[in-house]
Amino acid sequence: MTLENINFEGKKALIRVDFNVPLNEQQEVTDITRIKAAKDTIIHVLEHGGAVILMSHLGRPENKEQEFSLQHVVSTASDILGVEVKFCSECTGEIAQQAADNLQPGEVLLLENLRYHSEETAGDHAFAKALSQLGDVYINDAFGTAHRAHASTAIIAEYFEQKCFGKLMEKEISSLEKVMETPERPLVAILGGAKVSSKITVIENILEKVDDLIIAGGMAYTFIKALGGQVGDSLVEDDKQDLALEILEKAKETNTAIHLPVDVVTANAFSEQATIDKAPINNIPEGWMGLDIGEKSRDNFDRVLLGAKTILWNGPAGVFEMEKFAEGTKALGRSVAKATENGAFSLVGGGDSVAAVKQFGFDDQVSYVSTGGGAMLEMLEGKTLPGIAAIKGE
Ligand SMILES: Nc1ncnc2c1ncn2[C@@H]1O[C@H](COP(=O)(O)OP(=O)(O)O)[C@@H](O)[C@H]1O
Ligand SMILES: O=C(OP(=O)(O)O)[C@H](O)COP(=O)(O)O
Repeated sequence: MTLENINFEGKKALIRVDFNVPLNEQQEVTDITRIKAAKDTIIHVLEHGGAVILMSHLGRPENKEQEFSLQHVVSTASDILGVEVKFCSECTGEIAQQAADNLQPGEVLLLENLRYHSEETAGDHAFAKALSQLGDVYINDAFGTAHRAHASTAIIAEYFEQKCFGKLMEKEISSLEKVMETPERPLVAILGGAKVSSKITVIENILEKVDDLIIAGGMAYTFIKALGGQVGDSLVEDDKQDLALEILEKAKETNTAIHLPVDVVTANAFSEQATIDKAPINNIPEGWMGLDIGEKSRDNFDRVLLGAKTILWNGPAGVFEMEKFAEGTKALGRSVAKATENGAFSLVGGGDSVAAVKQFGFDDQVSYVSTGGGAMLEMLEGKTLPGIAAIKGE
């Protein structure tokens, strides 16, 4: 199931990568980690006489919005790979087939965002089959998306005799499996960010595995509102409030300490130009939203982290992309770095989390940086990820 066992001479390798990278308002790539991480696999195929067809998603488009076009990563990918990356405006159909057919050994083609087609996330078999017709060999190197049972990450493997993991997948799986099996305790997980509905369900399952859980970023407000707090216009998933309460109850049974922020930096708009203020997290006025954790919360989390022996961090503590709301994430980074210096093993994962630790210079002060956030958390649950199971034929 490794690249070494496949002869790529004259073959077209269809590689699922995770090029879901952060972009700024000008649609420029602001963190290249995930593209660099895919380089070894791509170069391996090219150096062994093959051609490469890359497929990925970018963001969560609903209606083929141009801001989610993979065209935006073409020039960055070309620079990183040192090879011109050709772009195809479709990922299936005649145009894509023709582009794939014309590809010569040593060439790289990137297909348009797979999620422009709802069949991708639906795990549609016909769509997976259509994708499979573009290449001779299937490689899954998209660790960041390995927890999704989508057409290009899982279903597609059925249509290939020759399939394997890429080098990034191999590295991530072996590094994370080692830590997840017998983590030194206390094990502290930090969960922040904005993907509330998809990650809140993970919390329920990791409670048995972790000793402390810090809930920060946009993830906290659903819990605070469920507890009766006033969160103003902060990010909340109303239909997840019951689940939030169930999680808090279950945490008592599993003896997991849940740490929520107590204070926040508030803003009157989701904007760098917003007026900012401070508030207790359960008393945010209407028209205001919490966009970062406050100083007391930073101190509380610091104390928890300094007692940890293993730390798993996914999701920033605030909207770190805007300077006004970056201090909480910086403080968390400082605490994790300090704990690591004191002997804890620390893992940071997720597209935006990695961008944050790199931006603030903590990436070489943590033990391991993973390209996957949700994927890393689901490995902690003890699950076999669909993207991994598909290659193994499980
Ligand atoms: N309080 C908040 N309100 C809204 N968005 C937030 C808040 N805190 C953090 N975020 C946003 O969460 C995003 C990252 O979330 P997520 O995708 O879950 O993380 P990762 O990519 O590391 O897995 C960032 O773009 C950040 O701006
Ligand atoms: O960025 C990703 O996950 P992450 O935010 O958990 O790191 C992956 O590209 C998966 O994206 P998705 O959560 O929209 O399926």
